[in-house]
Amino acid sequence: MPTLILVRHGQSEWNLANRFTGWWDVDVTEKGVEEARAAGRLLKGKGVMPTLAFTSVQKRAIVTLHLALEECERLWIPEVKDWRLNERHYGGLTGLNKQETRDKHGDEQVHIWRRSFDVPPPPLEKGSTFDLSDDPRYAGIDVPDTESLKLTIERVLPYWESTILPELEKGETVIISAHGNSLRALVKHLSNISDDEITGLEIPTGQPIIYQFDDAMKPGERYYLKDS
Ligand SMILES: O=C(O)[C@@H](CO)OP(=O)(O)O
Repeated sequence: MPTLILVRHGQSEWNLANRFTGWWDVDVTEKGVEEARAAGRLLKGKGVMPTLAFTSVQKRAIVTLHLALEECERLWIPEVKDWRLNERHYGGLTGLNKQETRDKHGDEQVHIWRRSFDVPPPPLEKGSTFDLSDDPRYAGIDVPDTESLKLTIERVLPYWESTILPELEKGETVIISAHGNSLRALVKHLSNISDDEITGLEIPTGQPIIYQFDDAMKPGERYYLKDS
């Protein structure tokens, strides 16, 4: 049965510092390293062994993938990195402290920026500290200046359909190491969650989520591997 493993990166430096992160490339913390390793040990313990990996071009997801694969002795499997699996772009909020932003703009506004379905945060100014348009990993890509969850879905889903789903169909056990919002995009699609409800779904760091697909490639109920 084709199996999909989704894992959100382990705790990042800016998760810990409570800063809006988005496309900014922060590393995982010591706790994040341990979460990633624990995810790999769980995969091994449950006998869910990935044969193909996908991740973003952001180091917190890449490092998490590698640590998990190391623990389940699967560092050797093929891996594909693609910007379409990146975290949603946090626009002009990138780098700001979440609590200070609440103090300045109010809880409600910050909640809208963080969790509304289709309201993007204010755009990032061109040439500002967190502008990544000249980063070599994005050469030839029109780097967004902000993204809502809706806009994130619009780049994650075509990639899922064109590149990841066909590999599952071939029978691969696919692991995707990605981010809170790129994974929300996938879970929304796979579990058929409404625009309103998806914004309430929080995906914990380093906790493998499993979908098993039937012969018609219909995903079953999602579950946390730790609960199986
Ligand atoms: O800062 C971010 O990029 C994300 C994920 O950590 O935060 P939020 O919980 O607001 O989606």
